[in-house]
Amino acid sequence: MSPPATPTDGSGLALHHVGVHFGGLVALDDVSLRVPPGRVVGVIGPNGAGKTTLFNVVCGFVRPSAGALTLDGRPFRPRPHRLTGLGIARTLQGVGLFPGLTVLENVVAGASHDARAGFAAALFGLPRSDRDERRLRARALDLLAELGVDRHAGAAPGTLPYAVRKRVALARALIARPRLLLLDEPAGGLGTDDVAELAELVRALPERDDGCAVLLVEHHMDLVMSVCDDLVVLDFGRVIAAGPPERIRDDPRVTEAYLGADVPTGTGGTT
Ligand SMILES: Nc1ncnc2c1ncn2[C@@H]1O[C@H](COP(=O)(O)OP(=O)(O)OP(=O)(O)O)[C@@H](O)[C@H]1O
Repeated sequence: MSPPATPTDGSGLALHHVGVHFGGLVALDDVSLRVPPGRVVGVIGPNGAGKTTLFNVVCGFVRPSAGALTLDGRPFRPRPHRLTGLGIARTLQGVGLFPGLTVLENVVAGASHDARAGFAAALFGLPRSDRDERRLRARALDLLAELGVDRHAGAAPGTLPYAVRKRVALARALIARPRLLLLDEPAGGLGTDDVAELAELVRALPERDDGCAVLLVEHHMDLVMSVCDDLVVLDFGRVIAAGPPERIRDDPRVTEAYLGADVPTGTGGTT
């Protein structure tokens, strides 16, 4: 299925002329980009280009010193603890699972905002809370199965290989049925085969029943080139190129920014 054409109605997430200063250091300068519904948008750039800062702006960890964000055309001031309620989920570098919970419990925990039972119902153990719990556990198991790791549902995360834990973290993000998924270096620490499988999973995200858009901040060129509909290239905090991967691949400004690193055709390496 081909991706939908980029809408022009302001839907999805947009950054408008965003700037971030850390004291005298300009980490982001006049950065604008859009993540329309159903698209996978990648942000790449050499070390120190501003990728993590951009991710942190969208998550609400860093407040921009200039510019604005919008969600479906409306002003959007991200706060980390309110993202899920707005239909935005994220995975962070590493995995960040709760070590004291099983895999299944970790995934259920990702849906905390979604339980229909109110606080009082949960507190007093009313039946509706049980129904919610069963519903969430069933959905968590479905997601683990979809990601090929359901046999680990009862395991403690610390006993599992890193690639499996990454999938569990992805399931935990997806259980809230986000319309936008933020992925921070999902390929970090994975081997070549795991990255290829991850690429298939990411590529399929917009096409699922609960399909979501994806903003992907990533070093791994093979992954971004194979999964993204659009790329935004940062260098010294500025957007130096933006467009579909095939255009970015041939853009001399991008090659120059990477100082001759094997950017476009790397065979599984990272920058
Ligand atoms: N909290 C901070 N305080 C001061 N400077 C910061 C802070 N966070 C980032 N920076 C600086 O902002 C610039 C952009 O950093 P950022 O981590 O966003 O880049 P990056 O593209 O993610 O780099 P990498 O690929 O190495 O992770 C760098 O010069 C960095 O040193």
